[in-house]
Amino acid sequence: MSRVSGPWPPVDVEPPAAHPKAPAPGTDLGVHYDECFGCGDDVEAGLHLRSTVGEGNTVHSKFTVTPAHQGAPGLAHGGLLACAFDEALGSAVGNLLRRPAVTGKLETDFRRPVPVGSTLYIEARLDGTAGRKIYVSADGRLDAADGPIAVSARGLFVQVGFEHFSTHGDPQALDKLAEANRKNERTRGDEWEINP
Ligand SMILES: CCCCCCCC/C=C\CCCCCCCC(=O)SCCNC(=O)CCNC(=O)[C@H](O)C(C)(C)COP(=O)(O)OP(=O)(O)OC[C@H]1O[C@@H](n2cnc3c(N)ncnc32)[C@H](O)[C@@H]1OP(=O)(O)O
Repeated sequence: MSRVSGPWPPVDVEPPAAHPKAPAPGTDLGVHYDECFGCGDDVEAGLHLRSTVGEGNTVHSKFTVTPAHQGAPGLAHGGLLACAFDEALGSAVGNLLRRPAVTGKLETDFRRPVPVGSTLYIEARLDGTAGRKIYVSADGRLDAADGPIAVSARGLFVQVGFEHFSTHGDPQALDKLAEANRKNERTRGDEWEINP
């Protein structure tokens, strides 16, 4: 089987156009939901991924592999690495395009083992949009922003309405999250909205 995937994006796309209210390069993005496995502070064994806006429709994320993330002894579990890319790519979509969207497809290439204790530096980028379809990709480098690529990913996010979350998710938790965000907006004086 070839390691080379087909052309990307796989369809004709519009170039990505960042939302006029997208956070500027250099902005730390913080946690979008405390109980998110990818970034939440309340999930002890979670990835605690942290992200910053980069130049040119990119988001830079970092996470450090702990013993809670092992598959083989001393090595990161591939599924949790895929989770880190889902989070990093989702953060690029949510923050730069400010469109509510969910992962439709996520492809990962695991190129090098990722040991416990190492830090993955992920650069996620918007590749283009086609209607509701948003194409993104990312590279994860070992222990430095210019380290060797350990994992690469490509993803398709699909824009959804808010009812996707209210119908299929937990309405009470959504209300709590919305209230917390309203408080933050008042504190920070901005109009920040959150894709759950
Ligand atoms: C107000 C905004 C404010 C922003 C502020 C930002 C704050 C911070 C932001 C954010 C951080 C977030 C970080 C989190 C990241 C984690 C994300 C996740 O893990 S999400 C959970 C996992 N994913 C699911 O659970 C989806 C489950 N799937 C579905 O619900 C549906 O299948 C869905 C919505 C994906 C599509 O269903 P349909 O009925 O709406 O639409 P159909 O017609 O099926 O698809 C639309 C188009 O997409 C293509 N498509 C869909 N899935 C595809 C696939 N797997 N492969 C190829 N194409 C696919 C289809 O072929 C179609 O294309 P054609 O329009 O016909 O050209």
